[in-house]
Amino acid sequence: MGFYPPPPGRRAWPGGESCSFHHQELVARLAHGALIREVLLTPKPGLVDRRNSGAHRDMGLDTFLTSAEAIAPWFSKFFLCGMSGHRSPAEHVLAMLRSDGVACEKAMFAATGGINTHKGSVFAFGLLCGAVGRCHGQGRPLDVQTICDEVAGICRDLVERELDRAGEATTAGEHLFHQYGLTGARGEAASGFQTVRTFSLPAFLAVEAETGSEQLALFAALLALLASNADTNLVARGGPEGLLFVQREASRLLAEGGVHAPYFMAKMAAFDDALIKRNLSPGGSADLLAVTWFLARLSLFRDHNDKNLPKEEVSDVDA
Ligand SMILES: CC(C)(COP(=O)(O)OP(=O)(O)OC[C@H]1O[C@@H](n2cnc3c(N)ncnc32)[C@H](O[C@H]2O[C@H](COP(=O)(O)OP(=O)(O)OP(=O)(O)O)[C@@H](O)[C@H]2O)[C@@H]1O)[C@@H](O)C(=O)NCCC(=O)NCCS
Ligand SMILES: Nc1ncnc2[nH]cnc12
Repeated sequence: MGFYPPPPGRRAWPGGESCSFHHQELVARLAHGALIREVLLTPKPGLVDRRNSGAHRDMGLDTFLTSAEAIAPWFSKFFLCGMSGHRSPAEHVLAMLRSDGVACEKAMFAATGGINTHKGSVFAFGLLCGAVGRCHGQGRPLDVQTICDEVAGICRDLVERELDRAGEATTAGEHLFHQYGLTGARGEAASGFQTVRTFSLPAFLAVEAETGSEQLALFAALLALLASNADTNLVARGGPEGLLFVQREASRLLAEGGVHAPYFMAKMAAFDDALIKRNLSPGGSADLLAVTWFLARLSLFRDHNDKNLPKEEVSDVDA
């Protein structure tokens, strides 16, 4: 499994020299590692990466790395919140997670000077880390199906309660639901990350098994998401036509062989240029790419049994 050295000028995760972790620390490392792998994957169409800032004028690679450091400490809080509430009914957990989530969003905005880098990721990983804590507290298996079903349980009726109601829309997601019926990050969570489980996770696992390359597996997952995810960011920026353009382009690349196509990286760079030209940024799919990697690596957490992890396994999780 591939891993990255800490980005230039940044130290590895604090405490990286020690190898024994409490469970909440390991979940936090997985979530942090997922955010770093997502932003470093390059080239990503319309998104911030090592090549450019995509269709963004207000944020770059450093903004995301700073943001990831600012929100990372909250991942273990989400885990502990889920674990402490493991006897409560699932539908009570979201309110408990949300108070940490709002504080985490504030930490993100404080670190980025008010720029929205990871709002969707805070929501997704707040739920995932909370669900892992809750299942761990209940002594249940920590596999993809169990964790995703738990997220769906925590978010039961979230769309009906928060989107499908009268009253003024205040956020992008709420506006887009009223206008187009898109359920965005809430709908994806309430489905138990169905788009990830149906499209990007199988693509990731198949390509990693085939090639042994985590990079190629991440590209395969990203393409699967761009072709299938109803990303509210794309609709907010370019209307339904914007979403359709991205889905068609990604489907065409997949039909040409996807990551195995000749000149694949050049085609992804051209895709990037095309989205920048149209001011399109699939931020929601970027979040789900990080979710895909996290779910694919859950076994790292499952296999953890409180004994010292060999150093190389730790650096696999750290980025
Ligand atoms: C439930 C919330 C997410 C409510 O937020 P909102 O009502 O805005 O919901 P959505 O619009 O549906 O989604 C918000 C973000 O989620 C990402 N997203 C979009 N579509 C999907 C999808 N289909 N599946 C999964 N995730 C999706 C996306 O986030 C990413 O993009 C943002 C960066 O892109 P950018 O274009 O720059 O966005 P803007 O800054 O808005 O545009 P510009 O101004 O630059 O033009 C970045 O957020 C990425 O993460 C959507 O933006 C949630 O916010 C909420 O309720 N929070 C409260 C606290 C909480 O609950 N915390 C978690 C505890 S469980
Ligand atoms: N790499 C990225 N670029 C733009 N928006 C994002 N949201 C999450 N990751 C992102």
